[in-house]
Amino acid sequence: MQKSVTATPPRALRLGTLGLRTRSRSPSTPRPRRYSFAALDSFRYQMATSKVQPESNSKVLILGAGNFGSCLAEHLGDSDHRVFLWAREEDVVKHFNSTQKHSKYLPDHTFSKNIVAVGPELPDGTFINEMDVVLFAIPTQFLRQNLEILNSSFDKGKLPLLIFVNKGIEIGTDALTLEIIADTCGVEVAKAATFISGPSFAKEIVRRKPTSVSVVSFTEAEANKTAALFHQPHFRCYTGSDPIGVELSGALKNVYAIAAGMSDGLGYENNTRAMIITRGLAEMTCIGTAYGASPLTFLGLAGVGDLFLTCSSSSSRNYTVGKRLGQGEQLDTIIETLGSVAEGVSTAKSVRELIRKLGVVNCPIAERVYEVLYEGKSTNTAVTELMLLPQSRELTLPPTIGKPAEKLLQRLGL
Ligand SMILES: NC(=O)C1=CN([C@@H]2O[C@H](COP(=O)(O)OP(=O)(O)OC[C@H]3O[C@@H](n4cnc5c(N)ncnc54)[C@H](O)[C@@H]3O)[C@@H](O)[C@H]2O)C=CC1
Ligand SMILES: O=C(CO)COP(=O)(O)O
Repeated sequence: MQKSVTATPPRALRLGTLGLRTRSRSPSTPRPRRYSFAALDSFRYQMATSKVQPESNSKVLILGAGNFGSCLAEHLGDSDHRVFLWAREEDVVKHFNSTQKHSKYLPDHTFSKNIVAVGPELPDGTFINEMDVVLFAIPTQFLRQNLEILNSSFDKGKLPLLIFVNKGIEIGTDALTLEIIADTCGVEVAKAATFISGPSFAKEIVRRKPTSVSVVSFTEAEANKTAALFHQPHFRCYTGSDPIGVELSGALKNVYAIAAGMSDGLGYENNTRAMIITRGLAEMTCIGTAYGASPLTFLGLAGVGDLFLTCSSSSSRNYTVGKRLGQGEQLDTIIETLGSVAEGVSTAKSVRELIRKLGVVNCPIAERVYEVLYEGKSTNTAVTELMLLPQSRELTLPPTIGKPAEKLLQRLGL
């Protein structure tokens, strides 16, 4: 017989080993700082700021009608929310509203009748203020320009639930999405923002294949609302409080997916791919730790979960870019014909900068991916160089912990 799962866990477990705050703690009691990674401390959680609890029949605006935006529109439309899917292409809007089909993504799929396409102009303030939820499914490199326009449309005292699903780091600034939001819309909006990340190919969600994701925010109530909005028997949401670690995980795994694809494209087999995944995870954790994220976050769905998924499937655009490079195609041709964004290509540039700024020395895979993408190094040479590296310890976390995260948290007043 199975044991009951309703028994109260020991106090230490209920509080968590990570310094979680209890509601009963008096303000004079010292905070239980058992864990030093800046971005993880849950006492930084903020009060809820968005206007409603979006349980059912919420009005949801999805910005970006690509693979993932369309898929999430379908997921929410399917759960009886009223979804407005913004596309910047007029023909996509017209085709969708006359056929309930998307002309570019999943063209054979009939989408939920609860979805209406809007665009090509960005919705105005009046429209946005009627929304309970605004979800951004816009590639990272284009997010800033859209937020700059949308900022004036947000009523800061009555924000909709704001959700971001992009997985990348901005070129030129090395900014995470949190910083892009803070720069364009202010720190209060950044603190309220929620991030969804994890192993979740769009087309599999539409086919209702069991899927799990991380849902994180500095504002606990906003993460809970987002999880409640998305949670379904085929779609599990696990909440958390390390948006910096989750963002880094989602962005970095794309770079290692390119490396895994290169290896497969060159004809290497399972051992090599497993090596890249595992050493990739070690590199991701080093970069994340140096940044100030919790190393534990990299062991979660957004970290190893998504790394494993994208490094081992040709459904991944990033893996596909790597594989085609390994087979000898040119990057320009691959990007022109891919038909969809591969965030790892731009993120590889930002990661290179970040590695330098953080002084992280042991990221040879990320360095080789950059050199193949941007310096004309052949994939064969990259692999040979990796195999000829001197022997080293398997795991060494960097000694300097947390500067960029501390700076960001200070800026957010957390
Ligand atoms: N496809 C997937 O399975 C998943 C994707 N993601 C992430 O979601 C984000 C979006 O990915 P996809 O929808 O798959 O990409 P996609 O390439 O299929 O679609 C991108 C969308 O962005 C729009 N867009 C392009 N330039 C724009 C601009 N300047 N301003 C506004 N919109 C613009 C395009 O019109 C298109 O609708 C990426 O960061 C990706 O890493 C996350 C999880 C899963
Ligand atoms: O992030 C993804 C699934 O979790 C999608 O990966 P690609 O962008 O490589 O297709």
